[in-house]
Parts: sequence; structure tokens; C-alpha cells
Amino acid sequence: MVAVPAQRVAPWTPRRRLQLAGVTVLVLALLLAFLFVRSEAADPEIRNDVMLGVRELEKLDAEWDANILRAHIGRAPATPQLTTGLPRMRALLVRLGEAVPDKGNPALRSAYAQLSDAMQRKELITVQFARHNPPLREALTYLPPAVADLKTELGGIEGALAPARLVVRLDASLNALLTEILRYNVIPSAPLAARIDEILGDVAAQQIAFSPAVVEKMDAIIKASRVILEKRPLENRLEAQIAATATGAALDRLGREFDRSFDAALALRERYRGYLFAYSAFLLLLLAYAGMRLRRSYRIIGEVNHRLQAANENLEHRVAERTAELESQSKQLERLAQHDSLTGLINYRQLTRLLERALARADRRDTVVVIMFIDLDGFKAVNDTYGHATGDLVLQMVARRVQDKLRAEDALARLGGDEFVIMLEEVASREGALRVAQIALDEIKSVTEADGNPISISASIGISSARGHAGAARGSAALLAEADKAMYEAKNSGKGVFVVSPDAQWVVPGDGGATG
Ligand SMILES: Nc1nc2c(ncn2[C@@H]2O[C@H](COP(=O)(O)OP(=O)(O)OP(=O)(O)O)[C@@H](O)[C@H]2O)c(=O)[nH]1
Repeated sequence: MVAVPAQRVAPWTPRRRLQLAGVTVLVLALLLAFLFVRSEAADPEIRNDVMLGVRELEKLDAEWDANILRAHIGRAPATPQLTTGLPRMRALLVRLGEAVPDKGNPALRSAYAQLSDAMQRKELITVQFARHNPPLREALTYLPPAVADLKTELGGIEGALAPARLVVRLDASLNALLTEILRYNVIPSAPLAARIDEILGDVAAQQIAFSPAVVEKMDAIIKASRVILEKRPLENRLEAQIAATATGAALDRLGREFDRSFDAALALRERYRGYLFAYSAFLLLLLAYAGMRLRRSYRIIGEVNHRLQAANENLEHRVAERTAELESQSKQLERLAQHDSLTGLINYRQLTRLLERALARADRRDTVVVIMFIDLDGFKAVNDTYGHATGDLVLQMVARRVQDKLRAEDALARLGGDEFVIMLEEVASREGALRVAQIALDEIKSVTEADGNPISISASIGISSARGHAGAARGSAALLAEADKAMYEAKNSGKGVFVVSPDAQWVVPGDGGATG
């Protein structure tokens, strides 16, 4: 089996996270905008406008019907009014058509198409009706008085001149004509038309017996009757066709469909409002969650910062402690390097350093530096008799007692064993230096007891000194060596004394210059 290498999934880098967050926010915002637009209220003005249009169209249509009815019954001003409302009705129809949505709602579109079609048909038929109605109205209004007029004439001279049989017959024909025309005007029918036609033929056949004036009236009556015969059924048919257009019903249907359409839009808007509300609540929750996450992140960052700060402070504290410790150790090392651990006095190294500086000062100021080399006498016996510890104690007592007698600017060093060195600066005179040597001898001798043991020690001191530039030129080592040599002389001369080196240099009183 061949092992398929695991596909590496790209890690969620901060950049990718940012991109994803950006896309998410964009999608959320677009969805919010979509729901907001869909939940926008349909403009109530449009609905009002449309419904007012429908109402006005209904009113104009009713007026139209009323005018047709007026024309039917022969009211004179009705005929021109049959078409005066048409431009306004056409304009209203166009406006309603604009309010019908292009997409969706087939029922509304079909209702509008039905109305538009009905209105067109009604308009066409009404135009025809308006053309045929006036001659019929004229004939109907003309005929009854014309017949009455002719009948009156027949009762006068015309009737007397014509044969009585024909006059009676014409009168009867005219009576029949009026009756049948009246019936025909109510319900026109083919048998009735044939009968009227027969009467008219009879009237025409009798014209020969009458004067031209009567004949003319008879012609006019025949003509008017024929107009009624022709136009009455035609007008009735046109009226039936107008009624069949059913514009009222179409308008009623369109009104209902518009209502239904607006109600549906309203319901849809309400539904989207619900979605918008729920979505807003979801966004709020999302926002609250993001806020919580952010707060948590800030808290964690704060805690980490706090810990880091504490760790830093701790580190700083430890560093400060360690530094102080190191400084103290360094000082201790420095002190150890410069001091004798048993007596706390400066050691040989530090002494030579101080001596170098003192010689440099003496060189500048032309003063005297004195070195006294001290070696204890009888110290070995202390060690041998009472032990090393007592010997140490004696060495410490010697150091303390001699040190106490010196000035602050003087120095006392222990070179090792039972050897000490005193360094005096700016010594005014040889006598002063010797006095110090004597004090040192006395102080050392004064150590007579240690650890409850009787002690008997003294010291041999060799003294050397250097003055000014010449002395400084000899150097510290030479000065120490001279003092050491003088100390040996003091030992050799019986101990417990001091010996001054022959090379020592002093200030001669009154001279301010050198000498030995
Ligand atoms: N207790 C103690 N003894 C020391 C120390 N350093 C050296 N010694 C001893 O000091 C003694 C010094 O010897 P010496 O100077 O010959 O003894 P001394 O009896 O003074 O003899 P002279 O100098 O000839 O008078 C030796 O016994 C050393 O062992 C120390 O630090 N402590």
C-alpha cells in the first residue's frame, strides 16, 4: 500500500483572519441593507393615487352610461357629452397601466387588460351610437306632431277637395302608423317592420289624390318613419353591445386586484420587517458576543501585562540585590586586597601605594615622609607558650593601641608575622618623629596580658625618612629597605629601641632646606 502524504492545511494567519472578518462584515451589511429595503413601507401615496384613479374612472364611466341613457330617451344635450369625458378616461387608463407591475401579479395584469379592452370597445361602439342616435331622435320627435298636423289638414279644405273615401283611408293609415311606430320603438321586430312598411306603401299610394303641399308632408312622414325603421334596431343593438362591454365590472375587478396587490405587498413588507427584526436581534447578539470576546482579550492582555510587570519588577529587584551583593563582595575583595585580615590594618600593597602618593605630595610641597619599621620582640615565645590564638590576640592589641596613638593622616600597616610599619606625612621635625617612635614602643610594651596570660613583649623600630624632590626620587622601596635595615640594627643593639637610618632626611629648623 502506498502511503498518501497528509495534505497540509493552510494555517489561519492574521491576514487571512482579517480577510475573513472583512468578508463576513460585508455579507452581514449587505443582508441588512437587503432586508431594510424589502421592509420599506410601500408608498401610501401611490396606493391612494391608484385607488382615486379607479374611483374617478368608475365615476366617469357611470356618467358615460347616464349620458348614453339620456341620449336613448332623447335628451338634447346628451349626444355631445358622450365623448367629452373620453380624453380624461384615456389618461386615467394610462396612469393606472403605469401602476401595474411589469413582473408578477398576472391577475392584476389580466384585470387591467380586460378593462382596457372593454373601454376601447365601448368607445368604438359609443362613437357609432353617437352617429346614429341624432337622426333617430329627430325622426321620433318629428313624427307625432307631423302626423297630427296632416290629420288636421285632412279635416279642413284638403279633406273637402279629396274624395271622402280616400281621406278616411289616409286618416286610418296615419293612425295605424303612429300606433305601430310606437310599438316598434319599444320592441322592434321584423313582422312589425313589414306591417309599417305596408302602411307606408298605402300612404304613398294615396298621394295622387292630394295637393302637392299635402304630398310633401306625406313624404316627410314616410321619410321619418323609414329612419325610425332603420335606426331603431341599430341603436338597440349598439346599446346592447355597449352594455356587453361591462366596463363597470372590469373596473370593479381592477379595483379589487389593485387592493389585493397592495395588501400582498403590505403583507410581504410585514414579513420582511419580521425578518429584519430577528436579524437585528441576531446582529445585536453577535455584537455582544464580539464585545465579550474583546473584553476577555483585553482582560487576558491586562493580566499578562500585570504578570510581566511583576516579573520585571522581581527581576529588577533581584538584579539590584545581586548588584548590591556583588558590590559588597567587590568592596570586601578590595578591602581584603588592601587590608590585613587579622588586624584590619592596611597591608604591604596598600602601604606602598599610599607611600608612593605621599612621596609625590612631599615632592610637590617639599615636606618629609617618615617610615618606621616595627618588629616585635619576644613574640615567638607568646605563640610557643600560649598558642597561636593568643599570639593573634596580641597582634590585634598591638595594632589597636599603636593605631589609636596616630593622627588620622598617618598610616599603620601590618606587613605579615609580627612586622608593622608606620608612615607619617608632613613631619615638622626629627624630634616629632622620634616621639611617635617612642610612643609606639611604649604602647607595644603596654601589652602585658592576653587571654588572662601574662605577656612580655617589646619592639625594635628602624626609622627612615625622605624629604622633597630628592627623597621622592629614592622611591618607596628604598625608604622601606632603609627602615628595615635600621630595624635590624635596633635588634642587634639589644631590642626594645629605635634606630634612625643614617640616610634619613629632615627639615632643618630655620633652613627650610634639606638634611640628614
Ligand atoms: N600568632 C601568630 N604568629 C605568627 C603569625 N605570623 C608569624 N607568626 C609567628 O611569629 C613569630 C615571629 O618570629 P620571630 O620574629 O623570629 O620571633 P621573636 O620572638 O619576635 O624573635 P625576634 O624577632 O628575633 O625578637 C614566628 O614564631 C611566627 O610563627 C601570625 O599571624 N600569628
